[in-house]
Amino acid sequence: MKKTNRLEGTVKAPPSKSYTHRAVIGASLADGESRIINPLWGADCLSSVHGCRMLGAEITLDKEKDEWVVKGGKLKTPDNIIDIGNSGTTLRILTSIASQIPKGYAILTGDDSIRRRPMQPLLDALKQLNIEAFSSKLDGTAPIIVKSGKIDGNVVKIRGDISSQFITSLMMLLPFNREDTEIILTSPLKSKPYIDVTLDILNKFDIKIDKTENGFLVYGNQKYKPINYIVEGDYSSASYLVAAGVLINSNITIENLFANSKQGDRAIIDIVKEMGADIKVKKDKVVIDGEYSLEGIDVDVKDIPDLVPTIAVLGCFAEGKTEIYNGEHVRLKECDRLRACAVELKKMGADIKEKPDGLIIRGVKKLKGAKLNTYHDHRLVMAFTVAGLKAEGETIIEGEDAVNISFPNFVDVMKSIGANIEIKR
Ligand SMILES: O=C(O)C1=C[C@@H](OP(=O)(O)O)[C@@H](O)[C@H](O)C1
Ligand SMILES: C=C(OP(=O)(O)O)C(=O)O
Repeated sequence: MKKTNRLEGTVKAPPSKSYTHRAVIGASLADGESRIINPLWGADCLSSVHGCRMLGAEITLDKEKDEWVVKGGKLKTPDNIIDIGNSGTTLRILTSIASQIPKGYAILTGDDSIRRRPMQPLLDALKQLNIEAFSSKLDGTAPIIVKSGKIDGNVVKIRGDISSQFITSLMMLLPFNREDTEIILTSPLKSKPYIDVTLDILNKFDIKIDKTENGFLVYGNQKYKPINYIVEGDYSSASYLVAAGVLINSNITIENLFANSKQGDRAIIDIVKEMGADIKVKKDKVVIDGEYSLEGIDVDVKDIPDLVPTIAVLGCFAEGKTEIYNGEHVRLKECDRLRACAVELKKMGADIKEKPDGLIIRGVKKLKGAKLNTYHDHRLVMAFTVAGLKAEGETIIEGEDAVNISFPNFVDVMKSIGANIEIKR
């Protein structure tokens, strides 16, 4: 890609990855037919479709109507291992759900990255509920073997600081317990807005969960009710459009972004505003019109880990210091994203230092084109693309196809507003 001086046009934010996962998995647990409208056709969500099918759901994908029809409620023992590719959300949620198959075992595994992601806190939690689930390598990572079993117990303790997906996973399992179950968090919760997203959609499935002083109370003996559900736009994906819009002279409208969304990554709007970009937020869209000069800020990323690469790129072009903190869990994603941002953006001339929990970036305003490694990580491809469009000269992003994970038409969308990107095969 090459430096781009102007972006113009109207685009639609892709559907939410987090909501699509939860909608298809919840629908697979509901006895009857559900429709998921405007789902994310990204590889991660298709991993959830695959996993749910292997566990017994009948799912029809209708490209023309842009909807998925799910007939759920009857779990079966998978007749093969379940390969969930690159999707942490799928692995974490389905590990718990797989315990409800009628007999035998389910084996969940995925790509090189997924087989390094932490699972032990979830496996330990399931053990407290008398569910047997273990790492085949006995090192707390996938492949994970889950034995069919009845949930037994009414308290489960789990740490909240490694991944909120463990808690989402328990929340989706525990309605099947005969008794009410209390989830007690033994360390402060990180990525909390993802739990709010879980509670929001579980409420649509008629699943009742209360907040307690130390965690949550999941009522027992509940049934998932089928739903017709329209998936809203994704703020994490939109963050690349927002960042490009505020860094480059633009007049762009990003549709399908709802101001009242529960997604934590809606924070991208407040972040760019605090940096000095006076963008306009409407009920269901965001308008970026003009050219802004940005100032560095401090950002607590405890609840917004997926925005880190975007914020790192914004910081490179801002005046003064941008400090990202409270992001230890950002190292546990598709790759160590703190290290990757520091190593790769330095190749473009960025002044960026890695700390145990974040990054310190001193704005240099000008970056130079470079060849960047993206470690098969979709968020790095998209954030580095934004950096490349603002940098002098040519930037080469390796492994561009990783965008299929969460934003399959990213390159086309960027090109449609004027981004100077060429795919070389
Ligand atoms: O539940 C979810 O949909 C997600 C939770 C977050 O992970 P952690 O809870 O592991 O931080 C986030 O990084 C991921 O992209 C999606
Ligand atoms: C970390 C991510 O997703 P997951 O945990 O589902 O792999 C992500 O999309 O940035």
